[in-house]
Amino acid sequence: MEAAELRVGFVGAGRMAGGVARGLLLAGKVPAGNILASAPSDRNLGAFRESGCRTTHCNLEVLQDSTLVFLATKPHVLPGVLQEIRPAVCPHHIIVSLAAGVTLQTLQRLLPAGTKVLRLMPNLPCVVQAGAMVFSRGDGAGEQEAALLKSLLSSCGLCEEVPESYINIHTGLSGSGVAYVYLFAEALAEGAVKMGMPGPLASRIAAQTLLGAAKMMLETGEHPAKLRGDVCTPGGTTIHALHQLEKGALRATVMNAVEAATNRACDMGKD
Ligand SMILES: NC(=O)C1=CN([C@@H]2O[C@H](COP(=O)(O)OP(=O)(O)OC[C@H]3O[C@@H](n4cnc5c(N)ncnc54)[C@H](O)[C@@H]3O)[C@@H](O)[C@H]2O)C=CC1
Ligand SMILES: O=C(O)[C@@H]1CCC=N1
Repeated sequence: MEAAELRVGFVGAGRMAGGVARGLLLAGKVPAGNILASAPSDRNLGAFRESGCRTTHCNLEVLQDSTLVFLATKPHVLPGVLQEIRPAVCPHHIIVSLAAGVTLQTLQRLLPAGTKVLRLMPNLPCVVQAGAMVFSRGDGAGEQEAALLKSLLSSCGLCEEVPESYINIHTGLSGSGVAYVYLFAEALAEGAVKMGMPGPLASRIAAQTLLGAAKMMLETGEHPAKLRGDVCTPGGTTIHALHQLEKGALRATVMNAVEAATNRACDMGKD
């Protein structure tokens, strides 16, 4: 099916649904008129309407209108939503869950047998088409559905198909990882404020520093330890700062954070 003919639905219209929809629209992958989003209240629907998308308070209407349906509610709400939409799910639907922790086994158990279902873990920078996403297919979804999802979501950033066992790890690394990076950015900027730089300038420079460092890592393909070494002049400023970070156990703390978020995603998936 041509993406331009595809009708795309969102059940749940919050930050992540908005991010994915924005990526699709910016890339011209799906016309705004082909997108329908549902939520119980108007709180989040305004942003969809402003982009030219259609909105409703009725989840079943999304199923009736769309072929590709993103389930973008919070994980604890999802079982109730699946129970509600189940009677309207047909063989032509492609159902994509964004919910952290919710396994393909649970999705398949709560949907009609044979449903084409995929489990996606995105991250918030989809909003600016710089997301990092991984997905896995359920038993009813084939190469065609995987290719369609990958092609559509490539407009939102990096998108890879992975074994399902990687999805909770990706949640700890990247889905949640965005928040760790913001914490680091905030700390960088506050350090500069402490030393006398105005806050707004320090924030802009912190963000550009993260962007530049990430771009070099992606474009050179070098290990971050090599790139870090390139910044260190013997006896210079950087090695004095890195010594402080090592004393604060930055690396172990970040590894613990990834582990904690991954374990939490696993716990959230237990029925
Ligand atoms: N925010 C993030 O950075 C990421 C979120 N996710 C996942 O995306 C999903 C959505 O998260 P957010 O967008 O952050 O949440 P959000 O709270 O911004 O959006 C949730 C949306 O679901 C709607 N909703 C609530 N009950 C509903 C119901 N019964 N039927 C239909 N819609 C209903 C809300 O009105 C809201 O529009 C979650 O499952 C989360 O695990 C995944 C990766 C990153
Ligand atoms: O905090 C959460 O549970 C969600 C999943 C990844 C990012 N936000």
